[in-house]
Amino acid sequence: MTMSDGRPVIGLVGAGGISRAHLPALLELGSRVLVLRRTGAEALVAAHSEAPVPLEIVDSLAELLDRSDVVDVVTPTPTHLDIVRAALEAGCDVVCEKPLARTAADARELADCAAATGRRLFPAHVVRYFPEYLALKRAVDRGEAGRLAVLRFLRSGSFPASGWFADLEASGGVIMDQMFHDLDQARLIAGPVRSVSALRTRSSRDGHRLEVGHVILTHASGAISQCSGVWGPPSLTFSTEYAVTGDAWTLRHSSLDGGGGAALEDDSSDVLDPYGPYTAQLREFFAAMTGGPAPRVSVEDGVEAVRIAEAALESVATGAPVSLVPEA
Ligand SMILES: NC(=O)C1=CN([C@@H]2O[C@H](COP(=O)(O)OP(=O)(O)OC[C@H]3O[C@@H](n4cnc5c(N)ncnc54)[C@H](OP(=O)(O)O)[C@@H]3O)[C@@H](O)[C@H]2O)C=CC1
Ligand SMILES: O=C1CO[C@H](CO)[C@@H](O)[C@@H]1O
Repeated sequence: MTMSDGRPVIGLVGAGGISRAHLPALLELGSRVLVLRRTGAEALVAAHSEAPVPLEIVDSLAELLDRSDVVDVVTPTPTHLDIVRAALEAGCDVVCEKPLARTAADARELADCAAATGRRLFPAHVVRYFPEYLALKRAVDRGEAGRLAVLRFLRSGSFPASGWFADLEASGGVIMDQMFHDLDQARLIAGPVRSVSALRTRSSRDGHRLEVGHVILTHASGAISQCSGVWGPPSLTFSTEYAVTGDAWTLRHSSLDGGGGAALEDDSSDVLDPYGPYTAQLREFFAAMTGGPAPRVSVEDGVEAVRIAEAALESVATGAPVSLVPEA
């Protein structure tokens, strides 16, 4: 990185929904933030008129890549491949929203491109920074559940408004987009996945679409994970739940219980990060770029999570379980 004042110039590509969660941290971590001119860019910049560092809209991706040390890619999933590859080849380190790419082959290509260019690539798996999920990992690692047997995850919310999410080819639907977080959690908690079976239904009522996914993972350890996801009407409140059962105990959490939950008894300060999960993940990535410890999400985690989600989509299409060759 060629940095002024010890802090990088950051390029933000994408100015839609999730850019709003990234920008506060970028303004804290960068010496200047460049936003590519796209839908939402003017409003995003206007909302931060008191920014502590210069915040500027630029007209072309080429200019943004030329002037940035680090690029944060928060664009629709099928665009990640071309934008991330261009940023790496331009010599930038890159943060990329989940999923790293729409297909496992594309995710692999990006990991290989990062290695070939010698640049860092950080997949933003923000759920790993949410306190209830971090506390679950800690509790499992301490052995509180015992030997893991069944892991259940549920995630529900309204159908995302931005049009590309409804296009199954573009987003991969609820499984690749929303359930991705829990597929990643299941692998993080219970280890490598050996086979994937999945169902998906799509319907509509009163003009509102409903998309439902259910994925069963068998882990190399013998544990089984069930992940369920719902995209429903605008009135469906976002909620998450898990229940992780081992031969000693069940660790549970439901966002509908108003926080807390069995695993959240861990209140160590890095579990309850005061900056919130989006800022916590970006701080961790930026610290790693300047010689700090490796972040908790590796590029291989990014590739593997896409591989599992893609296997689930294949299982939906064929109606049969899909075996995964062991992770490298
Ligand atoms: N971790 C999390 O909690 C979340 C993660 N996500 C992930 O973040 C990504 C973005 O989602 P979201 O913000 O909701 O999407 P939106 O549709 O809200 O915003 C997309 C933005 O990207 C721009 N864009 C689209 N195509 C390109 C392109 N080829 N080059 C440059 N800019 C482009 C759009 O502008 P224009 O309209 O002009 O094309 C728009 O500004 C997805 O991968 C999604 O899965 C999303 C929500 C939450
Ligand atoms: O966590 C999230 C909230 O929902 C969005 C729409 O499904 C996802 O893209 C995102 O990853």
